[in-house]
Amino acid sequence: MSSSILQSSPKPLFFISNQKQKTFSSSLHVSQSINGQQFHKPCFSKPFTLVNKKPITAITATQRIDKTLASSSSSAMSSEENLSFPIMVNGCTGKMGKAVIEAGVSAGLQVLPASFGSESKAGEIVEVAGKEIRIYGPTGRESILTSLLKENPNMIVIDFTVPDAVNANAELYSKVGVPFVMGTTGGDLEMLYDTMENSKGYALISPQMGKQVVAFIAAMDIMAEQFPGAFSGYTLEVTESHQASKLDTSGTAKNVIKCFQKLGLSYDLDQIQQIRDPEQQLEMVGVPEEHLLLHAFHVYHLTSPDKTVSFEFQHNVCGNSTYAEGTIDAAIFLAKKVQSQAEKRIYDMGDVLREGNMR
Ligand SMILES: NC(=O)C1=CN([C@@H]2O[C@H](COP(=O)(O)OP(=O)(O)OC[C@H]3O[C@@H](n4cnc5c(N)ncnc54)[C@H](OP(=O)(O)O)[C@@H]3O)[C@@H](O)[C@H]2O)C=CC1
Ligand SMILES: O=C(O)C1=N[C@H](C(=O)O)C[C@H](O)C1
Repeated sequence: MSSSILQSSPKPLFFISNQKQKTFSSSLHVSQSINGQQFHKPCFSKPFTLVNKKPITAITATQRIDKTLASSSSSAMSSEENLSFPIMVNGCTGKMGKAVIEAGVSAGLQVLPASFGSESKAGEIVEVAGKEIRIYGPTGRESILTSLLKENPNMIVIDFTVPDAVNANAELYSKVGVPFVMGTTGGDLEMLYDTMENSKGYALISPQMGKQVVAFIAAMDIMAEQFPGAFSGYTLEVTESHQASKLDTSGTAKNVIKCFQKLGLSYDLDQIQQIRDPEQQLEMVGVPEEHLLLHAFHVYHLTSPDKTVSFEFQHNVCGNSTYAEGTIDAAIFLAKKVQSQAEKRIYDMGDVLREGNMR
């Protein structure tokens, strides 16, 4: 891989920084120098803990549906609104599942005490953000979900599991008829969209929940629509660095590449350079040591045919709070769509941003 791509850091033409979280940086570079990137302070989240293993025999949950939920459709929510509905977070022992539960609790949402997880943890009860949650393995999920939905008709499922589970989970949610937010990447996307189109349910699917990154992708998409072919002949190099435990190639990078392809660049997804080795991440990418276990750095480098012009775009995220917050905004957005009986379809984070449904 070309180390220069990730180390290069020309003077940014613009720079966005999430000051509140201090975990996100994004920049657009046009043909300039090569030096330091923008990094921020660590922001570790607490680990989940296993508690006793006795099973929860009945899953009950009180529901609170604020009247504003039923009455509003697409308007932005004011901070005065007290919106609450139950969420089932699948993959709750994972990095994202845990962060989403913490963000959901902070937003006043009710977390249901059940979660789909791996076979190895089936039957265990874990504590996440002070909530005891029972893990259900791959068997018997349909009946669990059906009874949860019966007891919690306004529930929303949030899925941050594993690439292998994406299609089966989406099929199950569609079959049972529960609205869901799918943040898990990977799987067969064509099949996923077919499933949803046939089932005519409510879903929000996005490989990227960070609002500023979503806005960046949307801007790329607008550029591609307005100036198709503008970068014909240019070459593209894409490098993405994530924690070593990440199972798949960045779903976000794949989305951004679609925009570049519309702009005329020819690029196969298998050319994406994945960096999972912590030593390379430290030395070549410049990931801060404290974020080796949880980061997402992406660089897209474009060069003109005669090599006299180059562009570099990057979005670097440390930690995962920006995704967790975006996910809760997505769940609130979807809950409002359901309550207002809006069109049943697959929404995405662009819809959330466009409607201003963010806290
Ligand atoms: N859309 C976005 O903005 C983002 C998307 N992601 C995506 O979310 C997904 C999860 O990421 P992350 O939390 O970092 O990953 P983790 O590996 O930390 O968590 C995965 C979770 O899925 C569980 N799991 C394993 N097998 C199954 C199964 N068969 N069914 C249901 N659950 C299962 C794991 O349980 P166990 O611990 O027992 O193995 C664990 O709880 C990835 O696809 C990642 O790319 C991540 C960040 C942002
Ligand atoms: O697994 C992760 O961590 C991330 N996954 C998403 C992706 O694959 O695009 C989003 C972000 O890169 C973090």
